[in-house]
Amino acid sequence: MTQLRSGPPLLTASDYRHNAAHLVEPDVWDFIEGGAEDERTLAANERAFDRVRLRPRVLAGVSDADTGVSLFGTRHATPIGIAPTAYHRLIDPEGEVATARGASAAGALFVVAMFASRTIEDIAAAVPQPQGLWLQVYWLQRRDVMRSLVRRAERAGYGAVMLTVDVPRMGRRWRDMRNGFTIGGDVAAVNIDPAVMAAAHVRDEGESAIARHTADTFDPTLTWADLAWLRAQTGLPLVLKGILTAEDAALAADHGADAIVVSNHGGRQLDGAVATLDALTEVTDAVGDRMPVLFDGGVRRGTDALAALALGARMVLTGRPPLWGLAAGGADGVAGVLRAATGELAHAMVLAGRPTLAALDRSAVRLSSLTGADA
Ligand SMILES: Cc1cc2nc3c(=O)[nH]c(=O)nc-3n(C[C@H](O)[C@H](O)[C@H](O)COP(=O)(O)O)c2cc1C
Ligand SMILES: CCCCCCC(=O)C(=O)O
Repeated sequence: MTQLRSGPPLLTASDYRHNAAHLVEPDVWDFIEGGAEDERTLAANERAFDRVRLRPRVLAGVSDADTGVSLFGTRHATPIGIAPTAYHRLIDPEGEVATARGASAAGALFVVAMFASRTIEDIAAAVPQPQGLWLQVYWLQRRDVMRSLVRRAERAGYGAVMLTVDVPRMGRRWRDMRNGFTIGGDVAAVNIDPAVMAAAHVRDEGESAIARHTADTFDPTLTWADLAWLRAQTGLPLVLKGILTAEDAALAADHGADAIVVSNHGGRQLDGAVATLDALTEVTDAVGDRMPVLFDGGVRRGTDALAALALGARMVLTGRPPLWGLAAGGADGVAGVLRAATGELAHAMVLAGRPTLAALDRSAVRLSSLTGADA
């Protein structure tokens, strides 16, 4: 729990959010909070959890819950990890180094973004177990830049590489466009050749500089066949983030992905895309035992995590809440927000009569409510 110098303790993700809102520059807050276009998918992600009802079992003799989970040979104390989010130094001077310390203190996976504002090596040096870090990458036109990042992550001891596949171009984010959002000050994507990054720092009225940057540097011609190239660059497990359909989940398995993340990028890409919770069961059904399925989008409470885990996710990731924690209290705030959610999950598992994550299956949730409007 994060105790501020004054004011009540922060107990929930929502407490952290309200606290952080006053501490972050307005244009950065819009960048964090915002989604694509009318933000319908952003809203749908959270709303989907309101339709879940849990099915507790009683007299199960459960006095405590074990939230531990293993993935790619690494044990994590919690199945609630940190999704990749760019530029943490917009929020805290220590940036991703503080986030990594917080994640490590909470025993959580931290997926470091390609557009991190601290080096891959500094982030690894901040934690006792760098295999609890993964590196996220986008597919750039400059494959040499991708190759060098992946190799650096491997040398620094990272546990996996995550390729984000839902950004052939950036979603239109009205908030960022109205703000002329630009990465400013001394914040930069320090792991990438500055020549590749120049456009992200040029402000233009009515434009998002990061959208312009992605249009200039990402490779939208990517197809499933290209994955073999990335596979060949590293011995690390390869995770694909941004899958929403059974068809693509099956293709990911066919093309040798080691895991996938059901994600709509936190509602920041295709507005109107399906809420991730509503996509989860079609994906887990399609994948079966072929590889682990992870999940992100709208997870704000331990019971949200419980629902996604019960519907087949091996792990859930959260994007915005750790940023709220970082703003509210640096590394302690990141650890605080993760511990809060993990504590809620453990509490709910006891009350639901499920002592381990393995004991969580579809019988723990009422599936019928997932298809009703507001059942
Ligand atoms: C401020 C911000 C920056 C993000 N940056 C990245 C990124 O660099 N790479 C990526 O794959 N996803 C990025 N995402 C998407 C997250 O990884 C994740 O999919 C999303 O935040 C999950 O939804 P949630 O915020 O509701 O938990 C970003 C999201 C936010 C809010
Ligand atoms: C020029 C940097 C692009 C950062 C992309 C971050 C991201 O994925 C997001 O959703 O925002």
